[in-house]
Amino acid sequence: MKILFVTSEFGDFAKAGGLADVSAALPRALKRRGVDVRILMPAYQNVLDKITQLKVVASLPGHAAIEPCLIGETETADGITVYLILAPSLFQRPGTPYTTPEGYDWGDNDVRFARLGLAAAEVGKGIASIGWTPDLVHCHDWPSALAPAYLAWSGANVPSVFTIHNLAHQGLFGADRLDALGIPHDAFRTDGVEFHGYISFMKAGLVYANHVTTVSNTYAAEITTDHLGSGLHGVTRGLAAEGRLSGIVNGLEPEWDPATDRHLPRMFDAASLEGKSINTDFIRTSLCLNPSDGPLFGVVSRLVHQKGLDLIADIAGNIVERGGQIAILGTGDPGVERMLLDVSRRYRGSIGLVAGFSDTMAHRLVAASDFFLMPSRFEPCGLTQMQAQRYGALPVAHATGGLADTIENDETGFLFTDFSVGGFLEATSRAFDTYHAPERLAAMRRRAMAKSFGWDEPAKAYEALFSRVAGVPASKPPDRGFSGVTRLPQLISADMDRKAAAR
Ligand SMILES: Nc1ncnc2c1ncn2[C@@H]1O[C@H](COP(=O)(O)OP(=O)(O)O[C@H]2O[C@H](CO)[C@@H](O)[C@H](O)[C@H]2O)[C@@H](O)[C@H]1O
Repeated sequence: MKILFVTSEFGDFAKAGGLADVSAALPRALKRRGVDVRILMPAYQNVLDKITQLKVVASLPGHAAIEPCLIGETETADGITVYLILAPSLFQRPGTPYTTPEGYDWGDNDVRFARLGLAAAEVGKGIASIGWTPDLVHCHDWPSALAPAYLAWSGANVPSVFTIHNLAHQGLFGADRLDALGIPHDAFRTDGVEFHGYISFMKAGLVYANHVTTVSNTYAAEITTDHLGSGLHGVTRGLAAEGRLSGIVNGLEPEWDPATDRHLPRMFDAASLEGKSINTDFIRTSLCLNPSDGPLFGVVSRLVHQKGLDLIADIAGNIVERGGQIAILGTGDPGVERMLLDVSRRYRGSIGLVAGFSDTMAHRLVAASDFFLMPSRFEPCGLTQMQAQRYGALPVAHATGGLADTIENDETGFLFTDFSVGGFLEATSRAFDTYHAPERLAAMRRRAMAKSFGWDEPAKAYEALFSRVAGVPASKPPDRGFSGVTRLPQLISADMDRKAAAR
């Protein structure tokens, strides 16, 4: 089976958040199963800085205001083929994939990511000079969401799957951009790309892909509700009713193993937890925290509203009063960063903030933590709570999305259902009680650290889905049909499968 994996982030080359981790791990897990997965992404300046060889394999024409581009081919050290969209005026810039170095969205993000979607559609249909035609195009989040739409508008019958990593970011642009993006005017309607008078890239992915997945079972259900549907709940409900929406929980990369983690001052495993406390001491010293016998609560997060970090600021005083400390690593919204900086100044010696992000520091902080705070307002899947459990840092988390699906309450972490200061305090209180009951703490840690969280099961579920949507046999027949894929109450009927595959 041949899959074109279309993404705006790929961990090896360009990372802004969790999408980059998934884009690095899932294609590799699929490749291990014998799937020929190739990645398509923009050639940002920092991608070109990282690669050593590049062969130009195709030249694509422009369309409307979307300029022509070249397609370059490179390969990662472990043999993953990556097609890069070479459009210097769109992508060779400083900053993140989406923003200027100062954190403002690029003003031409519509054309930049329309270029990604259009290139995906063209490579998806097959380009003679590339000599490879995928069976299915797999797109991720709004930046690649126009690909299924451009495929449909060109009349091509190439199957596609669209994966939502975060429905809250939708890629909304003014209706006056229709012509510039080459969107047919008759597609600007409520059952097309129109969203309250705007063009919605996200909606294009939902409407035109054959099947839509998201990254946990609970989030797949939550996005059909008024509360978490981000205004698109009508569309997601329709998808669910047609059996075209399902959840596949993300996995965790094998590098997240405390027994072999070279980032750590001291490696450890469930049988030798003394090593963990050396990591705790190391982080206390690095963040200028006072020596303490109390629990260390860790936070590794993009500092954005979604993550509910305001609840951490609200209960910080209580944690400190009870003898706890908090170590925070993250960067993002300047307002959230200032709020946490203020808290760390108020409780100097007990709360430490590293404003920034590095992989090494992330591994060290997770390894150091006794507990891990994740009061996310919503969380499509979340990766850090899986990392935390693997490292014996028990998550204290809001029971939403993937957090509800990957943490067992009072077994491998502490969940709270009521998103409020009271709810969060009650769960942290259970964490404190457990900290003071060493046998119970050790048992919970052992259970958390024994969880597998690998990518094999999710990859198997994606492969089974691709196989069904594209009508191509899986490289190995799946053992148990759709293992790992939750079907929403409206079960996918064979008839609907055929209709979806024919779209
Ligand atoms: N400031 C920062 N800068 C760069 N990297 C940082 C960072 N802070 C944390 N990270 C790293 O990025 C990853 C974060 O992944 P998450 O899944 O928690 O969140 P994110 O919201 O980005 O992703 C979205 O997509 C993923 C993948 O599907 C879903 O799990 C998640 O719920 C959804 O919100 C971790 O590997 C973490 O170490």
